[in-house]
Amino acid sequence: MSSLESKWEELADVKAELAERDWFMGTSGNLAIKVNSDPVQFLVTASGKDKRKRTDEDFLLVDQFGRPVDETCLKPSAETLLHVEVYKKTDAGCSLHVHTIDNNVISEVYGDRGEVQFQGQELIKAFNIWEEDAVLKIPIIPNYAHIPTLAKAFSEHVKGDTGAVLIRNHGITVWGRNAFEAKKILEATEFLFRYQLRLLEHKPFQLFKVV
Ligand SMILES: CSC[C@@H](O)[C@@H](O)C(=O)COP(=O)(O)O
Ligand SMILES: [Zn+2]
Repeated sequence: MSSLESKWEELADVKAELAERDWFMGTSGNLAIKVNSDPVQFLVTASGKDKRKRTDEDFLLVDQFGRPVDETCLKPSAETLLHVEVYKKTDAGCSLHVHTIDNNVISEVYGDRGEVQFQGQELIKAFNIWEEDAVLKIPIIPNYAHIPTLAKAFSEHVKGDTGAVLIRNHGITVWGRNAFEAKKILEATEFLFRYQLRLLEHKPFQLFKVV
């Protein structure tokens, strides 16, 4: 199996797992996996597809600018430029974007602060943060309709090989050194968001707690 084929299968498996969680409502979401580093080439989901289906036209190979490498009638994801920023600025191998109710509500509740913080939660360790009092900060950026503007705002928070950025009332984009790590971070953030929303039902004053 070529490297391209094995990366295709890896991304298709991640897509199937996220689909099982129902994280691709209304054709939302896009996924990418790096195939080559120099020059950067990555597989990205084709735009507008039902990402719950597994087909031969789910992904296409794009270059470091997000342009299709081969002639194709498929269109790269509308949000390909965000994935471009990840591979341009880091050594990440996989980036994932999903819209969920929980990540949208969290992004709205904490949007004016520009970030949501978590402390004292075991799952922070998914981000490789091991100190007991450490604070995990997830930035929240405005949902600019102009994708290059959105990508620029996103890029300001792309600083390491793993990370997560919320887009207000839109969704989350995460990345990791490989597909396993990106998925781990995505699952951990969704856990933290759901936990926080549940906590606010019982302890509404937690919203105003400054970590
Ligand atoms: C159909 S609403 C979602 C889109 O606007 C977009 O945010 C999204 O996540 C999927 O776009 P796509 O171009 O299929 O990658
Ligand atoms: Zn989206």
